[in-house]
This record gives sequence, C-alpha cells and structure tokens, in this order.
Amino acid sequence: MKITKLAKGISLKRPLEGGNEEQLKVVRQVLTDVRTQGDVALRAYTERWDGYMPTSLRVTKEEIQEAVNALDQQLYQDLVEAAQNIRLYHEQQSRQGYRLELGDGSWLGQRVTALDAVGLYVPGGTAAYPSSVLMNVIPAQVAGVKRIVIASPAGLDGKMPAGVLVAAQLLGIEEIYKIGGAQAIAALAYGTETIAPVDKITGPGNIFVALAKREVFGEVAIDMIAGPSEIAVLADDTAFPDEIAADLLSQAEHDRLACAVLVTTSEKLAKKVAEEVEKQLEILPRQEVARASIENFGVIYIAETVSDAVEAINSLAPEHLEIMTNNAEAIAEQIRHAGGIFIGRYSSEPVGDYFAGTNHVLPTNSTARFASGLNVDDFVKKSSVVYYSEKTWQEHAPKIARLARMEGLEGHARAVESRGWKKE
Ligand SMILES: NC(=O)c1ccc[n+]([C@@H]2O[C@H](COP(=O)([O-])OP(=O)(O)OC[C@H]3O[C@@H](n4cnc5c(N)ncnc54)[C@H](O)[C@@H]3O)[C@@H](O)[C@H]2O)c1
Ligand SMILES: N[C@H](CO)Cc1c[nH]c[nH+]1
Ligand SMILES: [Zn+2]
Repeated sequence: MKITKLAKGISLKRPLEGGNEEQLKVVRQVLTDVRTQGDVALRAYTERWDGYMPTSLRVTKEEIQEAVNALDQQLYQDLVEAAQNIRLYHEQQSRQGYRLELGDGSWLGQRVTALDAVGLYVPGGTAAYPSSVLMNVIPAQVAGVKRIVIASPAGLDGKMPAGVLVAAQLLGIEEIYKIGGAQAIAALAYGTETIAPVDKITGPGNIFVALAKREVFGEVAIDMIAGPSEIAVLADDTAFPDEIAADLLSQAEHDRLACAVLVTTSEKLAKKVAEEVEKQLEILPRQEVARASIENFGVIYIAETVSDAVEAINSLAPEHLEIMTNNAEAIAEQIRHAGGIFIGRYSSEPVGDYFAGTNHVLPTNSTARFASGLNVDDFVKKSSVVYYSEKTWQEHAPKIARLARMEGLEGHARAVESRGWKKE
C-alpha cells in the first residue's frame, strides 16, 4: 500500500468521477434497450453478463422452498437474529406525522405515507449478499410499503444463492426476479411485460448498478449512489496494525473499484499496516479483487496531528469510517461526513455489514457530504395538509391577496378573495 504525507484537502480518486465514459455508454444502451424491448432485452443482457438464460425471470415458490431446505440451520438462526437487530434499530426512526393547531379549529399538518411500490437491488455478481436483503427490506417494511420487489442476479446455473432466497422468505417477500446490473435497474424503473415498474429503487451495487440508478433518477426515485465499497480508518499508535489491515481488506475484497484508506498520526503504524496488508493479501481467497482495489485506490496518509486527520476524513466523506485512537468517542463527535462511523477496536466494520442493526447501504464516492445511509425515511413521503376555518381565512385573506399581487398573480389573489365575494 502506498504511504504518503497528508496534504491539506485530500480527496479520493473515485471511479465515478469521470473516466467511466465507456461504462456509462454501456449503461445507457442497456436502459434504452430494456425500455424499448422489455423482457427480450432483459433476457439477452442476462445471458450476456450473468451467463444464464432465465426460463422464468421470477423466482418460483419451489425455488424458495428448495433454498430453505438447503440452508444450514445455524445460518438461518444467525439471519433471524441479524434481522431482529436491524428491525429494532430501524423502528426507532420516526415515521410520525404531526398536527399544528392554529386556533379556531384551523390546523396545519404533515402526513407521512409509505411508498406504494419499491424495487430493492441486492448485489450478486461476484459474491452473494443475503445481508443486503435484510438491509433493504426491513426499513421498507417498517415504513409500511405494500409492494416490495427484489432484483438480484443468479449464478451461472440460473439459481439464486440460497441465503438470498431464505432471507427474503423469512421476511415474507415473494416477488423476486433473477436479474442484475443495469438491466435490472431498467426493468424496475420502466417495467417490462413481466415486471411492473416501481416508484423507487434502493440498494447497493457495482459501478453499472450505481450509474444506472443515477440515469433513471427522475423517472423513479432512488435512495442514493451506493456504489463500490469504501473504508477509511483513522488510527493512532494505540491501534493494532493487523486488525487495521484486516478491516481495510474487508472492504477491498468487495470490488476492484473498492477503496481502502488509512489516515494515521503514527509513521510506525503506517509501515506496519502496509506490511500486514501485503501479508494478509497473500492468504485472502478474493486476493485478486482485493489486490486490484488496494493497488488502485489504497493509500496510507500520515497526518501531523489528529485534527489534521479529522479534517482529511471530513473532506473524504467516506462510506465507512473506523476510529481506533485514544478518546475515539470524542474524536467521532468531530466527524461531520461519513456514511457510517465505527468507534473503537471492537466495532470492526463487518459488525455493521451484518449484525449490529445499523444499515449497510451507505453513500459512496464522497456523497456522504449530502446523503444518508438507507433508512425508513427513504420509503415514505410527506404531504403537507392545510385546514383554514372561515375566521382564520378572513383574518389572513387580505395579506395573501397582497402577496399574490406583488408577484403579479391576480388569479391567485382572486381565488383567495372569491370566498368573500360568494358570501356577499
Ligand atoms: N455502498 C454500499 O452500501 C454497498 C453495499 C454492499 C455492496 N456494495 C457494492 O456492491 C457491489 C457488488 O458488486 P458485484 O459485481 O458483486 O454485484 P452487482 O450485482 O452489483 O453487479 C453484477 C451485475 O453487473 C453487471 N455487469 C458486470 N460486468 C458487466 C459489464 N462488463 N458490462 C455491463 N454490466 C456488467 C451484470 O449485469 C451483473 O448482473 C460491490 O461494488 C460492492 O462494493 C456496496
Ligand atoms: N460493506 C458493504 C457496504 O459497502 C456491505 C456488505 C454486505 N456484505 C458484506 N458487506
Ligand atoms: Zn462489506
């Protein structure tokens, strides 16, 4: 891993920042083809990129049952416990409307309504992600969404990983399609003969998924850009190099475009982490992917002070931040931009990926400056409500009419005054 002195205002070299014109061209073609040719294009792209020609795009009840029978009982229990933790965490997220009484029976309100139909993308190209089923579905259910659809690519044999189907089954989700990548996003956004379109698409995925979501935004809503994974670790000399290296590699193994960064005040730690990364890479099963990520995007920055390190992290706005320093909780208070924050030695990032209950669908590519991780709010919308009594209207109508005339909108003024004219 490269080691370098921290310069002010560092920024991540990210795959979505230009340099992806080719991928964008592919994605746009896929979107157009699925929009105009529906299932035919969906099947053709599935065959091209996922290596199977689906007989049925939708997963059958028999396939779900087969997966339930095949999954190890202990794993099933682990999924159940993780799901409970995720539900508990997300149930704390407010979905309450409110009503503001104005007197005379008048009131203003905010009504919170769940979305009707959402499409949840569960990645599956190079690894299986049952955990992403839980992370997408549970906040949608807590919000009260009626139609929840899952799209995820199957393996070369045309079968979905058992863990994905079991996670869906234990949450009661039955509308599951064996499609992935940009073609899945297109199908969810525009609809095909088999798949009815949804109102919003959420969930993580690789660069093709992330770009496709960005392209269909406007036609449907999206949650955020949750692309190739990222981890930043902020550490001082109290941290353990082997643990930091393991955590960096945990995200590097996701994708060749994943990004792992260490910012540290200790030169000694920096060198040891670099050595450890090399050592651990040698024995990592997904070594090829992780090595590409580390070579392209892995950097160790040496900061002069902890506050320089904090400033650097805030400018990076990473998807995940681990803090392994003295007074880690106090340092966490100073972090303004990070998708998820993991404090202390025992909050290794995978704790959040799988189990703690926080959501692992998080903004990447520095979008944590303005975006939040997936949460219940992503699955609701808010309508404002006005109820004016006659008395309140009489009191305020002249003000409203004056404001309308200031804008040259006589029709507005007359609308609000028309009630008075009717009465006379
Ligand atoms: N940010 C987050 O919250 C978060 C969470 C979990 C996973 N992730 C990320 O999800 C991603 C999972 O990636 P994955 O690839 O394993 O699965 P994926 O399901 O995201 O992508 C697989 C799909 O990509 C398409 N594809 C692959 N090569 C293509 C090509 N050359 N041209 C066009 N389309 C192509 C195929 O259609 C395939 O179905 C990783 O980048 C991981 O870091 C992010
Ligand atoms: N770290 C990923 C988010 O970037 C989420 C995940 C799922 N499974 C393992 N990891
Ligand atoms: Zn992960």
